[in-house]
Amino acid sequence: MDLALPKYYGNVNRERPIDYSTFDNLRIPWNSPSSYIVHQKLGRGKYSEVFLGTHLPTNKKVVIKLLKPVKKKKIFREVKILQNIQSGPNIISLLDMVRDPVTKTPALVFEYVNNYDYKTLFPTLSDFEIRFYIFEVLKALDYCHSQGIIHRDIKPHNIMIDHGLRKLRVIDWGLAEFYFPGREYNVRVASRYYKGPELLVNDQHYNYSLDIWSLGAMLAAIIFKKEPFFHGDDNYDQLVKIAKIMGTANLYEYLNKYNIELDEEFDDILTNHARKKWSHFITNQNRHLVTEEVLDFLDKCLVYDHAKRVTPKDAMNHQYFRPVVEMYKKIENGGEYSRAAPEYET
Ligand SMILES: Brc1nc2nc[nH]c2c(Br)c1Br
Repeated sequence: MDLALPKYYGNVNRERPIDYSTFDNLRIPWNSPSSYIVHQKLGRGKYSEVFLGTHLPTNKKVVIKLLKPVKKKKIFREVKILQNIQSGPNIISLLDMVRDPVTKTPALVFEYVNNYDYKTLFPTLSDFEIRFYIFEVLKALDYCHSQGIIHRDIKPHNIMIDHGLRKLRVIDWGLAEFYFPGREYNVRVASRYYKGPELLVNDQHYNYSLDIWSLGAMLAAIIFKKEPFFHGDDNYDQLVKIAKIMGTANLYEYLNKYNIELDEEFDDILTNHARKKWSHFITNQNRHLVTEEVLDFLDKCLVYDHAKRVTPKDAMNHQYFRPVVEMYKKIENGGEYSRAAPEYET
């Protein structure tokens, strides 16, 4: 039983009134969908279909997420969590909740983001732009964790980026959950390539740090131009692919620390591997993105033992993000017109 509390925010949900984290009898004032028209489909997931829409009274573009028939509890959880974190940085805005009077199909209406597909955008990003966008995701993660919530599905598809506006939003809080110390969580969350080792070895005592593994897996794919970075064929092979890169020594150290027994399915496929050096993945196409700082940061995210991973709050103070922090300081002091010390006539 993993009794260690996460470094930050372990008790936020217990320090709040119980209704902050309860949602089973949430009363949702469903509005009529009549003020929206639906245009083309933007995406489809296991639990929803997403369309571009127009809010007629304002003629503004919106995104309409039609929820596939799932347990009401899951819809209530997503809505409750979205409502709890609405004021946070880079959190997608929930504008409305509508339900078709005939089909009773519920839909969530979100702010529109002119998203640049990551498969095309990411390979074009400069070193600074990658640091900038990862920093923006860290802001959203530190915020949701500070509100007692784990996202549990961090991956490129859930990071909307309007590159023209340098605007980033974390979307799809449908798998997000409230964190309570000692609680056992479902390991069937996140998307395969971004699943933390804790999910793959069935360690149900995980916490906020799951999101940092997923972010690390995403960052490794971006800087090494290898998408996905850990490319498993199934949930067992996913751990094998991680072990082939991270080595097996630290995996067994993690398993022993928490007394986790591997599923017998691993007996024949999980053989011993030495940890690969990051230099193994450097090519002429990605060399300019692979700096000592990013490798040091990756080493702090991609740790088998979730208790040892860097937190989003501490990550934002990492050397790798120094240029981003400096940029924000310049903007705070009035941007390029910053009032530097007045040049006295010499
Ligand atoms: Br929410 C949301 N979900 C989406 N799925 C595909 N594109 C999407 C956009 Br843009 C937003 Br905003």
